[in-house]
This record gives sequence, C-alpha cells and structure tokens, in this order.
Amino acid sequence: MIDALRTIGLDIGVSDGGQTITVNNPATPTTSAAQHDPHSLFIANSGTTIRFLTAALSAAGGRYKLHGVPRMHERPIGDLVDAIAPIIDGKIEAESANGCPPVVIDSAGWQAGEIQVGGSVSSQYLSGLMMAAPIGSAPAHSGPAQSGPARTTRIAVTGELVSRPYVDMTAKVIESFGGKVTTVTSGLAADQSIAFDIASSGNTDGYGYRGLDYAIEPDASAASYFWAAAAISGGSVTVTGLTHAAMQGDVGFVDVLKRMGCKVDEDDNGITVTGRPLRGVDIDMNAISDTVQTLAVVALFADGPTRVRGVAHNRFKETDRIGDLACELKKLGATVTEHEDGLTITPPVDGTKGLTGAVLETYHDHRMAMSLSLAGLRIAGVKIKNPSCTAKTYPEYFADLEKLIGRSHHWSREA
Ligand SMILES: O=C(O)C1=C[C@@H](OP(=O)(O)O)[C@@H](O)[C@H](O)C1
Ligand SMILES: C=C(OP(=O)(O)O)C(=O)O
Repeated sequence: MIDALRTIGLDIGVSDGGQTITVNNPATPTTSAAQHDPHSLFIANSGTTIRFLTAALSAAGGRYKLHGVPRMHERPIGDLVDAIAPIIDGKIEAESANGCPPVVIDSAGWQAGEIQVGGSVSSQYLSGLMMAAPIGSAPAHSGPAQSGPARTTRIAVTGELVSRPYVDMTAKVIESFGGKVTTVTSGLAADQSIAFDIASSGNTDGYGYRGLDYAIEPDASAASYFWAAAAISGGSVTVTGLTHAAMQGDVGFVDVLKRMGCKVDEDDNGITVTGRPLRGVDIDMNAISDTVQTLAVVALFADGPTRVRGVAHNRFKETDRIGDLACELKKLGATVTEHEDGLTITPPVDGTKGLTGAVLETYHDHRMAMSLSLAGLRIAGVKIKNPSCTAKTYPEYFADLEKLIGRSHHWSREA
C-alpha cells in the first residue's frame, strides 16, 4: 500500500520502526485523467490494498493499472469493478477471467448516483467504496483544499454481506477522519440487504477528509495465535491492549475459545486465555473469518469434531483457506471434511496420540504459517515451509512465539 501510494506521488514517512506512518496530502493533484501513461501499481497479494485503491483511485481520477502476483490475478474483484463502472467518469476494467485483476482505470472521478455492490465475496469492496465516497463526492474531487458542500453518496449492498465487523470498523474510521456515515436498513430494494449514506463533513483538508493523529488498535487477528497457544498448551496467555471494546471483530475469537472450554478473563489492560480440556464446537465464523485457520488448529486438540460454517468466502483469500487448510490438517492426522461454506475437523479417536508431525505447506499465506505452527506446541516434528511469508502482517511472529515458549529464536533451513 505504501509503495503504491508513493508511486502516485504521496509523501509517506515511516518512523518508530514502522509503528508510525505519516501521510502528507500533496499540495497539487498528483494524477489526472490527462496523464499519458497509466501508473503501474504492483500490489503483490494484498486484497485489501487492491480493493481499497481501486475504489479510491477511481474516485480521485487518473490512469492506473493495478496488478500483482499470479494469485492476486485469481482473487475476484468483479463485484467492485461492476459497482464503479456505472458511476465512473471514464472507464474501469478487470482484465483476467472471472473479473479478476489486473484492474485498469482511466478516470476523471465519479459522477453522482447510487452505487450498488455485491457483498457475498468480500466486504473489502464495500469498505473501499465507503472510504472513496468522500473523495469522489468532494467539491473538486481532483484537487485538495476545496471548500463547499459535498454531496452524499448512497452505497447499497446487494445480497449477503460477509465480514460485517470490518464494515463497521470502516464506518468508524471514516467518521474519525471527518466523514459522516448513516446506516440504512429500511426502504431498500428487495435485493438490497443494507445501505450506507456517506458524506464528507465539508470541513476537510482536501479529498473529502481532514488529517489528524490516529492511534491504530493492536492487531486482533495476530493476537488470535497467542490466545490459541494458551488453549492448545493448557497455559495462560495475556494479550495486552485488546479488549471487547476494540473495533475489530476478531477479538470475538476468545468467545469461541470460551465455548470450547477455555477460561477467558478480561480487564482494562487486555484479555487472558487459560487453556482447559477442549471440546469441539459448531460455529459460524462469517464475521471473524481470518481466525478460521487458528481455530482449525485448536480443534485438533479438542474432544469431538468442530464444524466451521459461513466462510465460503475464505476460498478467495491469499490461498484457498478451506481446501488448502484441509489438506495440511490431514497431514497432521485429523479427519477433515470440506463443505461449501467451511469444514469439519475431527481429531483422531485416540486424541493427541494419534496426531503426527509433518512438513506443512504455507501457500504464501501468512495465516497458514502462523496458525499451523501452533500445532508444533503439542506435536513433535511439525515443520513449516517458507515461514518468512508471515512478513505480510507479522515479520516477528516466530521470534515472538519462541519468546512465549522460552526458546531462543533461530530459523531452521531444513524444512
Ligand atoms: O477490510 C479489511 O481490512 C479486511 C476484511 C476481511 O476481508 P473479507 O471481507 O474479504 O472477508 C478480512 O478477512 C481481511 O483480512 C481484512
Ligand atoms: C488482510 C489480509 O489479506 P488480504 O488483504 O490479502 O485480503 C489478511 O489476510 O489479513
């Protein structure tokens, strides 16, 4: 994301060892519909980046080609492109089969009008459009520091909306930066499940938002691995800085661990999970789908099967997080049944004794590496291939895990 934004001319400072990011709004527009060659933006395999930028850049105007690694070109973005096409002043296209990136944009901004977007594949399409709306509807969307009334943009979701907590988080962040979000649940067309009216406050520094100092919450999806470590090992782990008051839905992972038998204690500083004998659960994880892999590994150590539902969209992530996950869990000795919307993990009849070490593939997926490594807390001989793929969200993951188990950090070259 940072590289892409720098490519289009934004001044971005990174300090405090990556903990502070400063974004300076350019004094003059860096892009325009008149520019000759499109900006070529390499997005690797970050769905969040390509989806948020597709929306924002089409709203800001200019010419762009957003592309990535081969897997990125298999991750659907057609619902987002179809949502933008009717309102773009210009052209937007997804170039790969089945509406996948590269995405080519030639835009002079958005025209007024209601936007309709499908919500069943990813919430990132809706979040991207919501964040882009104040840009697309700013009095002069191609230039900063304009004043005057901004229009309100309605974005309606057709069909199911997955990963809902991320959308609520998007709405809160937009409001923090000066936008206004109104949730609409009545008076919608029959095929619409929800809508959001988005306006900029009018009192902004440019592009529909105002700048401010903003503290980002600790990463609840990353915290899930350490709470799971407690569940698997029978130990006790406190993650500080996260409570149920956080915006992130993934804090709800501790509630799943509680249902499985863990003790969960919360105070103002954080949440402590203490492992106890675990029982399998039947659980809908639509709202917290990034923690499915974590839960699947915990499920190996439970008494009875665990059925995960509501996450058909996990097949479109960094890798197929249902099929590829099932494949790796089977190598450890579990019986795994794939369903269209999730999976059932049945541990061996003789429990942990029936589990076995294995060399596990990670499919360039940080969450596959982080979650599968937890199996090694109870099973000897678990090896994780390409562990450095955790760099996507958590470069120090293995060092922190080793700190937790009291072992000094080293990379093994054998796997
Ligand atoms: O808005 C976001 O930052 C995200 C939304 C979710 O994606 P989906 O809506 O595609 O499930 C989540 O899984 C992803 O890791 C991050
Ligand atoms: C945000 C994630 O991935 P992506 O942006 O590629 O969907 C993730 O897995 O946490």
